[in-house]
Amino acid sequence: MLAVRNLTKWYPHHTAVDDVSFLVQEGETLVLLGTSGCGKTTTLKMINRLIEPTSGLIELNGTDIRRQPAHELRRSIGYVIQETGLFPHYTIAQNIAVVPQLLGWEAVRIRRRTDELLAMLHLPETSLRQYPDQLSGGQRQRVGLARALAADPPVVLMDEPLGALDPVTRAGIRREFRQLDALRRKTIVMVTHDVQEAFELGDRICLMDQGRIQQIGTPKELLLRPANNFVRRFFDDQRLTLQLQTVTLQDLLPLLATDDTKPPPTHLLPIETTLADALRATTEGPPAFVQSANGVVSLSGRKLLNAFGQWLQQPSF
Ligand SMILES: Nc1ncnc2c1ncn2[C@@H]1O[C@H](COP(=O)(O)OP(=O)(O)OP(=O)(O)O)[C@@H](O)[C@H]1O
Repeated sequence: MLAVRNLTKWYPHHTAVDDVSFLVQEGETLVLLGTSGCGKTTTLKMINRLIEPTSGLIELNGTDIRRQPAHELRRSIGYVIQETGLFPHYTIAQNIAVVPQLLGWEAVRIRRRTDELLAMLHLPETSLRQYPDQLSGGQRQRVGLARALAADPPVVLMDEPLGALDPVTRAGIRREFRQLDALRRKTIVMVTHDVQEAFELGDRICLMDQGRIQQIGTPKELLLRPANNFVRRFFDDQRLTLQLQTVTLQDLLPLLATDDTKPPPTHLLPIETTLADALRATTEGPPAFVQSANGVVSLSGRKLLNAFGQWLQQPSF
């Protein structure tokens, strides 16, 4: 577990991070979200000691991170940044091998791990002999992630990892990242200013403004129970899209009538399907259903939107 306690960073005439505290559990992704200059990157860089805090404490599995030399700490924490930080004069294979080599791994082990990472991140074998500028932006970003994961660190920090990519590539890689088992097991702190990205990748979001945490919670909590006006306004532009991505069939189930039909099991949508995905399923595929405690519910766009309308009227909302 990663514990950040009362972290503060002062620069002359300016407080970049102001009394920030949070916990990140093993296997959890916490997204630091906020407008430019709110202190996200400074917070992240204090976790791997690229920046030293003015005050406060960071503990990794109960141990103060300052008890270890900074360069050793950094070998146990993966770090992915926007411009990938790949060494331009190293081949892709050499770039991926940087940390394993520092850790003294044998060549055979490095090779085996590199092959695993290539397969996992859908990178061609031929890329190993290429240099970063010979790859596409999306491929470079995958190599950046491969390098961060090479020595299988328990903690990974990501600073705008997809920031340099176009929106389509970005959405595709985001989907891939979400499905990677290797990432699901990691404790991840990710910086972004992209609300969509935060909602898709974050188990919890820490929304910051002017160095301070405005709210920390699940995407649903921030959207539906904003702690203050700043949080409410922050999501205003994209509120409907975010609601469609956040509300699940489970939320709507009490508002959907069951029917007598028995669907083939292949057409059953999991209960945690988001409203956006369920709507897509009703327009693109064969008739879709969901199982409730009382029976089976057939889904149509109109039925889903009606239930959503009622759900928004609920007092708890
Ligand atoms: N070395 C420094 N000296 C003085 N002020 C700094 C320094 N580094 C950062 N700051 C200031 O601290 C504040 C927080 O910076 P930080 O880079 O953490 O913001 P951010 O939320 O990551 O922004 P962005 O999304 O634009 O990268 C900003 O106002 C920035 O100007």
